[in-house]
Amino acid sequence: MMERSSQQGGGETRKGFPLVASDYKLFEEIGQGASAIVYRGLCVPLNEVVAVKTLNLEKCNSNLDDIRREAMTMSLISHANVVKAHCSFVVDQNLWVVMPYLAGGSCLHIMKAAFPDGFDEPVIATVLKETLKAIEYLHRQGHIHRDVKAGNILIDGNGAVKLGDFGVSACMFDTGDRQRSRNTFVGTPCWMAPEVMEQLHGYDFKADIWSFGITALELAHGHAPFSKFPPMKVLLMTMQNAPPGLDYDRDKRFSKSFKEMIAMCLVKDPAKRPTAEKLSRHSFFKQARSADYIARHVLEGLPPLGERVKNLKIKDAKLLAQKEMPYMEQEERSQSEYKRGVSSWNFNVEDLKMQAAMIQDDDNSPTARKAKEVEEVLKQVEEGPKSASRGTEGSASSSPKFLPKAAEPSLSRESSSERFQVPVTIHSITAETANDAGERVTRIRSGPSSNPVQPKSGNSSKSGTEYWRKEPTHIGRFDVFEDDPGLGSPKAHGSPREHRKSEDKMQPRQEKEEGEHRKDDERERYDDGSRDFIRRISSFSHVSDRGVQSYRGREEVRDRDRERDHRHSGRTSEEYSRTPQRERSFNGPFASVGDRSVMDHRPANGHQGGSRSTLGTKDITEEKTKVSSQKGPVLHKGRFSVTSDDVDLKSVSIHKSASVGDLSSVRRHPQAPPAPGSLLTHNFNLTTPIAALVPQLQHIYHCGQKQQEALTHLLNSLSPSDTTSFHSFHSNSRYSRNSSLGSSGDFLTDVSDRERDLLHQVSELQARVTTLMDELQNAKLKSVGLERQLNAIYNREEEERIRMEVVAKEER
Ligand SMILES: Nc1ncnc2c1ncn2[C@@H]1O[C@H](COP(=O)(O)OP(=O)(O)OP(=O)(O)O)[C@@H](O)[C@H]1O
Repeated sequence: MMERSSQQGGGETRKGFPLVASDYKLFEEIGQGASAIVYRGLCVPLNEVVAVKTLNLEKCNSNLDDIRREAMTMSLISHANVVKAHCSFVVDQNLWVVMPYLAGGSCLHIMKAAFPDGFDEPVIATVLKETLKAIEYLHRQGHIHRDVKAGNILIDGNGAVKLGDFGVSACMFDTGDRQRSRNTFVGTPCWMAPEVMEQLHGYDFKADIWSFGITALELAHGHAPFSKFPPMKVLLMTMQNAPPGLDYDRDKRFSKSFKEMIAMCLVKDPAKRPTAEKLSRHSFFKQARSADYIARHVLEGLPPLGERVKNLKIKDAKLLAQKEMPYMEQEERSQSEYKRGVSSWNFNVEDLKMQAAMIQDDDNSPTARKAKEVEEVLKQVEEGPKSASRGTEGSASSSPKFLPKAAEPSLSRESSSERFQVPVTIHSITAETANDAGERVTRIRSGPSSNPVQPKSGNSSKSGTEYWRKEPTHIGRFDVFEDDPGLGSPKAHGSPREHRKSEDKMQPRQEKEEGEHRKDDERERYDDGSRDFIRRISSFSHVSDRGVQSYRGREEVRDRDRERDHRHSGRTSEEYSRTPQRERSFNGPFASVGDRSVMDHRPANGHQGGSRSTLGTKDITEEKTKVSSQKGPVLHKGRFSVTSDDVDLKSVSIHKSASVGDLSSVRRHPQAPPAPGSLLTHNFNLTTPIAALVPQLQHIYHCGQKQQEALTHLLNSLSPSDTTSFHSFHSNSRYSRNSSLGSSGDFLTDVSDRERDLLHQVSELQARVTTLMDELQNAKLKSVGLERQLNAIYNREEEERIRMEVVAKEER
C-alpha cells in the first residue's frame, strides 16, 4: 500500500498520530458524504478511538497540492467548537483524515434516530450557540465554512458541540480562491445562500449566516426547508421564493426570539445579515445550556452511532427500492443523501440553470393543475358577458355581429394558451445582481422576454426585495405597475393568507410549511371567494406588453417578502394595512370585466405613468360583486374609462355629443341617440399582446350586441319626431357612413355593412388560406416527384457501379 503523508500541525500532532494506514484499524461506518466515508477506527499505537474519513481523490476536483494547502490551513485552526483533524495522509487514491471520534455523531443522525420532528428550543439554543462560536472563530480567521448544517454539527460523548467538516470538504471540491466568484458552488443546496447560488459576485462569510439560519430551521423541524427536492429545484426555490422561516402559528412551541433570530439570518441580501459576532448577542442564545444538558437530554438512551447509521442506511435503501418513477427516484436520492449527511454537492450553476429552464411541469403537477384551474376561472370571467347575452337569444344579437364566428374561438384559444402556457414553462432563468445602491439583489427572470425590468428611479435606497417589488408586473390580462410600497399591503394584493391558500395548491407541502408566515386576524376580511379567485389569477399569470411572461408565485413571493420586511421593521400588520395605498393599475382591456360597466373609448395611453389604468383586482371583484350598488363618476382606465353606474342597457342611451372617440359621457339619458359603430372602429394598439386583445374583442362584441339590442329597443319606441332628430344627429356624425338615414333600419344597415365588410375580409382570408394550402400540396407533390427521380438516379448509379465491379472482376 503506497502511503504519502500530509501531517497536520496543532496540538494533537504532538501526540504523534502515525501516518501509515497499517497503524489504524477501521471498524464500522459512522457516516457517509459525497465522496467520503467515515469509519470508527482505532489508532493502534496510541490505543485511541478515532474517526477516519476516507476521501476518494478521484472523485474530487482538486489536485493534491490544493489538498495539501488546505491541510496546512487546517493546521492553524484550533478551537473547542471546531473538529480538528489529528492528521491526514494519502492511501492509494484515498485521503485519510484522522479525527477525534465524536460518539454522539451528527445532529442530523441524532434527529433521524430519535428526534424526527426536531429538538426542543433549549437544545437548539445550546447547539446553535456552540456552533456560532465555531463560525465566529472561523470568520475571524478569514475562513468561510460554506457547509454549515446539522449533518456537520457533531456531538461528542459528553455533549460538547463541534462544527465538523471544515476545510476538508471545502478544499476537496474547490479549486479556487474562497473569496472569489466561482462557476461552481460548494455546499448543500438546501443550506446554500442565494448569493452562493447566483455565482455572479461571489460571496463572503455571510453565506455561513444564511446556512446557520437554515440549520436552525432544520434543528427545529427535523429537516431543512426544501430538503425533499432535487438540487435544481432547491436552487430555484431558494432564489425565487421568499426566505423560509418559522411560522408564527404552526411553530407555536418556539419563542418569538427564536423566530426573530432565524429571520435575521435568512435575509436574501447578505449585507443585511448580521455577523456571527453580532448574532451571538441575540437574546435567543440566553437560553443555551451546558454540554451536560445535551448529554442528558439528547444522547441518553441513543443506540451506538454505528448502529444508528446502519439502521438509517437500511431505511434509505428500502425507500429507494419503493420508488420507481425517475423523478421520485431523483427526489428520494436527494433526500436520502441528505439524510446520510451528504453535503458536498458540486455542480455547475449554468448546468443547473439549463436544467431548470427545461423543467416543464407535467399535466398532473400541481402547477399545471393550477394553470388549468385558473384557466377555468378565467373562462368563467370571460364567458360572463356571453352568458348574459344568452338571455337575448333570438334577438338581432343572437349571432355574433361584430366578430366573425370563425374568428372568435381561435382568438380565445390563442389567448388562453398564451396566458397559461407560460406559467407552467420556465423558458429561461437568469439570476441578476444589481441595484442602484450597489446592494446585492437576487432576481430571477423567467419567460421569453430578455429585457430585465429596470428598477424605477428613486429606489436606490431600497433593498433587493423592495427592488423586486418595484418592477412593473403584468398580471393576468392587466399591466400592473407597482409604484407605491402600499401596493404590497394585504389590501392591494390580497391577504397573504389567501395567497398562501393558492400557494398551498401550487407548492408542495414542505415549501408551504416553511414559507408560511404568521396570520393576522385583520386578514380575515379579505376572505371573499370572488377576490380569492381573482387573486389566484393574479398570483399565477403575468402578461407583459411584449407578450406573455410569467413565473409562478411571483406575487406571493412579493407578499411574503413584504410581510417579512415589515416584520423586521417592527411594524404590525395593522400598521401595515393602514399604509396609504394606491390602487393597482390595470390597462384597458380588463376594464371590460364588469358586465355592467360601459366602455369609454379613449386614445391609447395605457402605459404612460400616472395615466395607467387604475382598476385593481380588488376593484374588479368588487365591480363584480357590488357593482349594482355603486354610483360614481366615470373612471378613466387607460384606453377606456369605466363608470361604476349600474348601466341598464335597455334604458341607457348615449348622449348626442358622444362620439366614437369619446364616450366618456355615457349616462342615463333616455332620449339620446347612440354612437353607431363606435365600438367597431376601435384602433387596436399594434403593440398590444394578443392575450390582451381577446378580452377587448370579446367585450366589443358583447357591447355591440347589447348596444344593438338597446338601439332596436329605442328605435322601436321612438315617435316620428324623435326619429327625425335621431336622423339629423346621425347624419351629422362624422362617423356616419350613411348620410341619408331614413329609418331605424338604415342605421342597422350601416352596422350590417360593417359586418358584411368583415365577413368579406374573412372569406378573402379563407380563400387565401385555401390557395396557400393548394400551393403547399403542389409543392409536396413536386418534392415527392423529385425524390422519386433522385432515387431512380441513385439506383441507376448503384446498378452501374455493381455492373462495373462485376466486369472488373471478370477481367481480372
Ligand atoms: N469525527 C467524527 N465523529 C463521528 N462522526 C463523524 C465524524 N466526522 C464525520 N462524522 C459523520 O460522518 C458524516 C459525514 O462526514 P463529513 O460530513 O465529514 O463527510 P463529507 O463527505 O464531508 O460529507 P459532507 O460534505 O456531506 O459533510 C457526518 O455527517 C457525521 O455523521
